[in-house]
This record gives sequence, C-alpha cells and structure tokens, in this order.
Amino acid sequence: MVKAVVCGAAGGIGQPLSLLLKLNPLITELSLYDVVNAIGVATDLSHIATPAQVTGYLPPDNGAEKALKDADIVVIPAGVPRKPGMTRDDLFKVNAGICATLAQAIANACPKAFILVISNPVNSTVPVFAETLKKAGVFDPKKLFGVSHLDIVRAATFAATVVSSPADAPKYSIPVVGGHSGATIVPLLSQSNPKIPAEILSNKEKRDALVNRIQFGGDEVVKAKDGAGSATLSMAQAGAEFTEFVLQAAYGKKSRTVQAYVFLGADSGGEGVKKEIGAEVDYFSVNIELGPAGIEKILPIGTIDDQERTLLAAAVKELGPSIEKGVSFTPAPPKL
Ligand SMILES: NC(=O)c1ccc[n+]([C@@H]2O[C@H](COP(=O)([O-])OP(=O)(O)OC[C@H]3O[C@@H](n4cnc5c(N)ncnc54)[C@H](O)[C@@H]3O)[C@@H](O)[C@H]2O)c1
Ligand SMILES: O=C(O)C[C@H](O)C(=O)O
Repeated sequence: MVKAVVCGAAGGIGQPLSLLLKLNPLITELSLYDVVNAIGVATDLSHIATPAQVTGYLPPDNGAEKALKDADIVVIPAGVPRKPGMTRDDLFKVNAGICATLAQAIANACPKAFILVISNPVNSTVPVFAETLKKAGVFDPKKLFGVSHLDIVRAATFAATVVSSPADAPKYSIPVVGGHSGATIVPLLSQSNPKIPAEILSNKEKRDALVNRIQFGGDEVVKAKDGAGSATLSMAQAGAEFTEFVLQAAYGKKSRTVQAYVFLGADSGGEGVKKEIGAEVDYFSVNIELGPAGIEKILPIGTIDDQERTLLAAAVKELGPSIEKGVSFTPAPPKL
C-alpha cells in the first residue's frame, strides 16, 4: 500500500502529473491538494479504471494535513511559474512561503515521507524545506529531493538531436549535476552513454551550443508559451518518472543511480563530492544511489574534462547565494 500526495495538483504540472501517478500500479492511494479545484481534478481522475483511489482536498478545515496524513511520498509542484523576462529566483518571494507552509504540514502529517520538490527556484526551495523540517525535528536528508530530472531528460533529447535524431533520445543517459537554473546546470557530456562523438565534444562551437540549450531549456519553453507559463507537460513526465525511480527503489527493490538536488551537509555522506568540486556547498545535484530508505549513497561525480571543470566552478559560484537565501528564509508570521 503506497499513498502518494501531489501538492499543487490543480496546476499546469499538477494535473498531468496526477494523471501519470494515477496510472502508476505501485500507488494505491492518490491524494490531491491545491488551494483551488483539487476536488474537481480528483473526481475526474477517480473515474479512471486503475487501482489508485483518488481524493481531493482544499485548504478549509486543515485540508493540507488531511491530504498528507500518513503519506509515503509527496510530490510538490505548488507555486507560481515564470513569465518571459523573469528568472527562477524572481519566484522565490512567493514560492518560498508556499514551500515553508507545505513543509510544516508534511512535518505534522507525514514526517517519514519521501519529499520531491519541483517548485522553483529549486536551488533555494529545497533549503527552505530542509530548514523547516529541521526546526520541526523531522529532517531526514535521505528523503528530501529537489527534482532536477527534467534537465537529465532534456540533456538526452538535445544530445540525440545533435548527434543523430531526437528519435534516439531514449538511448541516451547523460548525468547533469550542480543545480537547477542556467549556469548551475552542468551536463557531463563527456560521461554520456552512448558516447557523444569526438567531433562534437572537441568542437567548441557545437559543444557550447549543446550545453547552452540544456542549461536554458526552461527559457525555451517560457519564450514559446509567451506569458502562459513554463514547462508543464515535460515536467509532469519527468516528475512521474523520478517518482517511479524512488518508489521502485523503496517498494520494488530495484535500486538505481539517478541525479537529484540533495543535501550535502553534515552526516550526509557528501564530503567526497565537496572535495571533488573543491567547494563547501551544502546542496548540489549529484549522483545518488536510491534504495528502500531513499538515498543509500551519494556517489562521486567521477572523471570530467576541462570544460566541465570550468562549468562546475561557475555553477558553485552562483549556487552559494541561492542556497543561503533558502537557508535564511523566515516565513512571514501568520495573519491574526
Ligand atoms: N523543477 C523543475 O524542473 C520545474 C519545471 C517546471 C516548473 N517548475 C516549477 O513548478 C511550479 C509550478 O508550475 P506550474 O506551471 O504547474 O504552475 P501553475 O500556476 O500552473 O500551478 C501551480 C499550482 O500551485 C497551486 N498552489 C499555489 N499555492 C499553493 C499552496 N499554498 N498549496 C498548494 N497549492 C498551491 C496553484 O493553485 C496552482 O494550481 C513553478 O514554481 C515552476 O517554476 C519546476
Ligand atoms: O524554466 C522554468 O521556469 C521552469 C523549469 O525550471 C524548467 O526548467 O523548465
């Protein structure tokens, strides 16, 4: 029996993500929370003939905690998306407050759940989650994930497009480390499986263009949607896939290596990665091995080339202040 919750379930990501989770045979109970329309979305999905039982909750009468009660996994695409001209950091003011409120509700209702944070800016909202959970005395660094999986999906798609055809995207596996915004997104093209041909990797213009497309893939969608939001469908697919990885490792006994934006601070096992990148960052998107309790091991970044070393240094520089912003966030006191 696995209970999954989507917070922000009525939104652009939330609805298709909830649909994909309703189709996941590992999930037996699907609970949808949003400040609007959660009951409508839940009623709609509940007619699909799959095992997961769907229920929707709105804020009145402590709806968030009712939705979250005893959940095993919580996926969070709640909060505002970008419009053209905005950075992800511009979303912090609104989304940090939403994240702190939801983190407190999780601490109260399902402190042992896996927590998958999609809300931007991920580089800062994950520290907001961690700090709120720490204050509540329930922080488990092995169970908190910033979902950077869309960057990995994009890396595969864009690399395949350059090398041969987008149709070959499913064959590609390219680790992406760092964070989830612009220069903090570091695709490790030299570690691609299958290998990216040397004529692309050693051609500065071609390689820079590929790295740039992966780093700014989110902007491509924001521009194309022209004011109607950011990536929703590709994120829903990436979020559902990452949820599946966590659930398979926890309940299906299929451990696997993925990347996610996780805590590297005290007792996390992240010291080795900090040495590799030569910096004291407490959050980073890294290779992790998933198991029944979440993150079993933080794995090394491994062998990288000079261009990737330069990208990593730029990522670390930008990431530091974003992490600090999340760590030092103080939620506004409740209105009396
Ligand atoms: N991690 C990633 O790779 C990634 C990718 C795409 C989008 N995002 C981010 O995901 C977030 C959601 O994007 P979207 O396009 O679905 O936005 P959206 O506006 O379509 O949906 C957001 C939903 O959150 C709900 N919401 C607002 N406050 C809430 C609260 N306190 N509790 C519960 N729900 C609440 C809204 O009612 C809305 O239904 C944005 O911050 C966006 O930047 C992240
Ligand atoms: O670009 C955005 O604002 C949304 C998301 O982070 C993305 O990468 O698509």
